[in-house]
Amino acid sequence: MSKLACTLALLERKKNSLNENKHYIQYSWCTKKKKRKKKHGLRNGRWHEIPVSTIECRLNPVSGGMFSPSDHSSSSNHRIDNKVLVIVETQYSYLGQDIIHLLEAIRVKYKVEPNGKTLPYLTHGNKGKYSAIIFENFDAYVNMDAWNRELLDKYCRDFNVGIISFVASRDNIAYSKRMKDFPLTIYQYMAIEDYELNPMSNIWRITRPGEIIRGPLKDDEWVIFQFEHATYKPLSYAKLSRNYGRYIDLSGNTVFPAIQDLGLLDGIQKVIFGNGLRFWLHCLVFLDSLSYLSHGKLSLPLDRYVLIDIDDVFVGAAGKRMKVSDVHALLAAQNRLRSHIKGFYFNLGFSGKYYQKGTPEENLGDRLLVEMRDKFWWFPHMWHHEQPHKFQLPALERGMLQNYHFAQKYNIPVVNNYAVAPHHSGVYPVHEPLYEAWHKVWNITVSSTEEYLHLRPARRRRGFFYRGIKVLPRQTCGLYTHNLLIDKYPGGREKLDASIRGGELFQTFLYNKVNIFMTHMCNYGSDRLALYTFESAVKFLQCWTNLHLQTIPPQDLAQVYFSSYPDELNPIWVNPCRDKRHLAIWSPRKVCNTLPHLIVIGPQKTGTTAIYTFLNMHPSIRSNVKQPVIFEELHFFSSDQYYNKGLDWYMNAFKLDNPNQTDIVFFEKTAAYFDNPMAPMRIASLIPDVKLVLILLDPIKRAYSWYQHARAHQNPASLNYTFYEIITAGEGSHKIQRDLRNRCLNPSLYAQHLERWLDYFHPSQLLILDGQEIKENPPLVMSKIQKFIEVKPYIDFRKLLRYDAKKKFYCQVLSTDNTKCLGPGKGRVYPPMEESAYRFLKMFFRRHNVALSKLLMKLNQATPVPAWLKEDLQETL
Ligand SMILES: Nc1ncnc2c1ncn2[C@@H]1O[C@H](COP(=O)(O)OS(=O)(=O)O)[C@@H](OP(=O)(O)O)[C@H]1O
Repeated sequence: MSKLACTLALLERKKNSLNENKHYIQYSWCTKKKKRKKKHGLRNGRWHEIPVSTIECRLNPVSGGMFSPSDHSSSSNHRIDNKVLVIVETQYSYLGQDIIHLLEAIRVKYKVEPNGKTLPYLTHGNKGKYSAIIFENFDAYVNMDAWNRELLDKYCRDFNVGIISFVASRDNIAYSKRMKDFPLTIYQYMAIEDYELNPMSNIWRITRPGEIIRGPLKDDEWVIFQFEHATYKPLSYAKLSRNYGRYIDLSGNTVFPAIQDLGLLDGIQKVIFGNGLRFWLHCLVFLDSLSYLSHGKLSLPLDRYVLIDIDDVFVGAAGKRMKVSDVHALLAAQNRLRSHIKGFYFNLGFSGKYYQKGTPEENLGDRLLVEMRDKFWWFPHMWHHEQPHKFQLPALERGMLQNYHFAQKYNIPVVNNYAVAPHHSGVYPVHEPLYEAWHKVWNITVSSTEEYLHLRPARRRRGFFYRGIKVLPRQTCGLYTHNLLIDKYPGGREKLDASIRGGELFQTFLYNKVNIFMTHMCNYGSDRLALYTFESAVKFLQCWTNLHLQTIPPQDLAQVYFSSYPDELNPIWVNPCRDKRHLAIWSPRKVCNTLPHLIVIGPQKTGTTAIYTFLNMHPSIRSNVKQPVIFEELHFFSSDQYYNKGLDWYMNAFKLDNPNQTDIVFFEKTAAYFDNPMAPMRIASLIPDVKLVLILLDPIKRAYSWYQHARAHQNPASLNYTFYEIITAGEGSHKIQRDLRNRCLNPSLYAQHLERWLDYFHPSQLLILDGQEIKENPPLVMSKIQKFIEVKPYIDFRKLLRYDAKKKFYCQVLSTDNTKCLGPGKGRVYPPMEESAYRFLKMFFRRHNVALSKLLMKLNQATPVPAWLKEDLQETL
C-alpha cells in the first residue's frame, strides 16, 4: 500500500466518521506500529483489526426517555375485523408484493384486490371487514369511479378507518402535479438527502424520531409533497439534492417525502408515502401508520425477545475456533449487550465430542469457556453433531447420553430444557425418535428450527407444539459457519452493514416479537463477526425504535410465543418430498409415494361408503388400511387428535406391496372433511395437487339420513325428539338437541363449505357428484371418477355392480346369483319424513341452494348440476 493511498484512505475514514450513517472503515495496514499490539492477529501477512460497532444515537429530548409511545387504541371502533384491504395495481406489482410481504411478516391478515371496477364487500352485517385500507397507488384512490369512491369513503368515515397510500414517480422526468380533489401538490422524480422524521407527529409508536439519515438517499425517484391546508402534516423532512430549475418552485430547501392527512377536509385520515417500502425507514413508518390509522387494532407490541444461540461452541475446524481472548471478548460483549438487552445471556450449544479438538491455543479457549460456565446459558446438541434423522431411538439415546455425561463431568449447567438439532434435522420434518430421545435423556420441552414450515421465505416461519415440545421459529442473522472475516463477507462489509442498518436483520427484529438467532462458534473467533453484528444491530435499533429488548429463558420465551400466537400450536404437515431441504433431513427409510392422490371429502350420508367400496374394487386403486376404532375413515385432516398423530402415522396408513411400486392410486375417504374448517387448509398444505370428490345429495334427504343414523346409534336426542323437533331446535333447546340439529343441517350448507375448499384448490381438482346418481346409477358415477383421476386400466363397473332388489341398492357382483351389499348401516329402512319437517327444510335450505347453484355456475364444471338442485329451484315456495 503506497503512502498516498494510505493518506487518502485515512482522509476517507475521517469523512466517514463524521457521517453517522456510514460505517466506520478501518485501515489496519496504515496504522502505526505501536497500535499494532492491540490488533487481533496477523492474517495474510498483515495486521488486521477486529471490527467494532461505531453506531451512536444523536441525543434528543423527545426520544431520550421522556417519550412514552402511544398504543393508538380507542374504544370507539370495536366493530371492525383485524384485517387490511390492500388495493394493488396488479397482482404482480413490486410495491404491492412488498406490502403483502410486510403484512405477512407481522401476521396481519389481509385481502388483496387488484385495482378495478369493483370493490369487495366492506361489511358483514353491521361489522366492518377492514381496520385499514392500503392503496399501492394513491392515484387509484383519487381516480376511483364516483360510486366506489363514495362507498369507500363512507366506509372509512362510518368505521373510522384510515388509508395508507403511496405515490410513485412515473416517466423518469421531474415535474409537479396538483392532486385531483386535494389541496396537495406532488413533485416527482426528485433526489433527496438528509432524511429525518418529524418528532412532533402523533403517529410514532415503534419509531423513535430524532436521527438523521445523512447524505443522499439511494434512488432519485422520490415524490415529495407540498400542501396548502392544515389537514396535512409532514411525517418526514429531507433536503433536495439536485437543482431542478424551472421544474420546481419550492421555497427553501426542505421538502416532505411522507405526510399525514388529519382528515380535516373529508373526515378520512391518511398517510401518504413518496416512495415505497424498499426504503427501510418507510417500513418502520408504515408499521406506525397501520397502528395509528387502525386505532391500535393493528399495533405490534414494543417488546422484543431475543435469544442468541451459539449453535456449537466446540465444533469448528482447528484454526477457526475461539481462543482465550475470544472467550473474554464474548463475556465482555455479553455484559455490554445487557445495557441494550435486558437480562441478556449468550446461549451456548455443545457437542462434547469436540471439546479440546482445536489448536493448543484454542483448547485453552475451550477450557476457559468451561471454567466460565456459570456466566452463560447452555443447551445440548448431539454428541458428535450428528443429524438425528439418520438414527433410530437406541442410537440417539446413546449419543445423547454421552453428551449428558460430558455435561455432568464438566459441571455444565443445562437447566433450560432447550435443545437444538444439528442442521435442524429431525425437528421438522418430524423424526419421531428424536422427540422421544430428547424427552428421555434431557427432558427437553423447547426447541427451535428455521425449517418450519419452510426455510424460505423467512417471514413465514412459524412455531408449533408437538409431542410435548414447543418448537419456535429460528432466524438467521446473516452469519454462517464460513463467515469468519469481515473483508471476506459475501457482498463485503457494506452488505452486512446494510442488513444491520435497516435491512434484513433490522427488519427481523422489527417484525418478530420473538427472535431466536442462530450463530456458530466460528462467528465468535477470527473477526468476532457475531459480536460486531449484534452490538451494531441493537444500537441501531435503539437509535431508531422504541423497542424494548430482553432475553428470557427458553421456556418463558415459548410461553410468550404461544400466548401471542395460539393459532400456531397445532403443527401443519407439509410433504417433505416437495422441499429439497426437507427431503435432505428426512429419514432415508421413508418414501414419498404413500400419500393419497384422491380424497373423497363427503359430506356424511351422501353415499361415501358406496364410493369407497366401489373404488377399492378397482385393481389399481387402493384405500388406506383400516384402523382400530375409526375403521376406514382416517379423520386425519379433520380431527386434532389424529392430525397430531403425525405425518408418519398418516403415511403409514397407505401400504405399497414394495417401496418401488408405482401403479397404485391411493385414496382416502373421510366424510367429515367437507364441513370441517381446518381440513381444506391442512390437505392443501400436505397434498396441494390432490384430487377431491365431493358428493351433493338433496340436503333434506341428507339431514334425515343423519337423524336416522343417530337413532341407529342410540343417540339420546334422536330417541327423545322427533326429527321436526330436532331441526327446529332453537337456542333455548337442550344442548344435545342443538348438537344433533347442527349435524343434520350444517354439512348441508353446501355453498358455504364449498367456497372454503375453493380458497385452497383449483376447481379442476374437484369432481362434484350427485348423491342421487350414486344410488341410481353407480356404474356411471364410477366411470366419471376413473376419467377424473385418469386411472388405468379403465374398468366397466356395469360388470361389477348389480341392482339388488332386496337391498334396493346396487351391490358388488360375486357370481350370477350372489351379490355383496354394503352393511345394514347403509341403505337403512326408515319411515318417511314428517310433512312439517319437509316443509321446514325446504324453506330453510332454499337460499343455500340458490347460493350453491350460483357457485356451480361460476365453477362451470364438466358434470351437470345435480338433478335434485334443479328440481328444488324450479319449485316456487
Ligand atoms: N349402494 C349403496 N348401498 C347402500 N347405501 C347406499 C348405496 N349407494 C348410496 N347409498 C346411500 O349411502 C348413504 C350412506 O351414506 P354414507 O356412506 O356417506 O354414510 S356415512 O356418512 O359414511 O355414515 C345411505 O343412506 P341411508 O339410506 O340413509 O342409510 C344410502 O342412501
